[in-house]
Amino acid sequence: MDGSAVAAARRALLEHFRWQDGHADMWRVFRDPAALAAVVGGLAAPFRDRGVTAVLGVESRGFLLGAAVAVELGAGFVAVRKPGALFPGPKLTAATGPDYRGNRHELLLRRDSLGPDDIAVLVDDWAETGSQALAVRDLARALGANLVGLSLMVDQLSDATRQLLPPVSALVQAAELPLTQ
Ligand SMILES: O=P(O)(O)OC[C@H]1O[C@H](OP(=O)(O)OP(=O)(O)O)[C@H](O)[C@@H]1O
Repeated sequence: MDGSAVAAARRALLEHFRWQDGHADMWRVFRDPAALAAVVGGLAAPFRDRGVTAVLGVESRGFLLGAAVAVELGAGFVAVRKPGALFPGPKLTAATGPDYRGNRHELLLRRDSLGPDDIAVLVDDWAETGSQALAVRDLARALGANLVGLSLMVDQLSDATRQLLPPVSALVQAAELPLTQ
């Protein structure tokens, strides 16, 4: 793994991270071209040369990051959608547990988007309860794909939840972020 790429991504994230209106503001890093490139490179680094064929991303920030990481890895991008948007074709659905807001919802995956030949990675900006990541794990498994890991900007998962998931790589742990709001 290219440790320097991960280190540069960590620096970019920590430099641009702010709290805004009581919430983590992840958007600043997207606005800075160098920071965005560093973060995308750092998310891709642990999975280079792993034969990844598909990067999965959950709507909406997972779409942005996942597609960029897919380009870095020479893989395709697979959208995991939330209900309510047009998403043609036969689909699998998985119910999530309560997420960090206490909401439960369904995630949708097209049946033709993954198969047993796929080596897949889930990319997201943040995981807290892991509710969405666990549902994606189930969806990928149901289609026979090999979900080899998660690549996150921020890991706030409990140890118990992390053990239920494929190996998690993260640029930072949530506890490393500045506490000031
Ligand atoms: O670990 P969990 O508790 O499941 O939460 C993690 C999810 O929540 C956030 O997305 P959100 O649903 O807020 O959508 P967004 O990307 O549009 O902000 C984040 O991008 C993850 O997908």
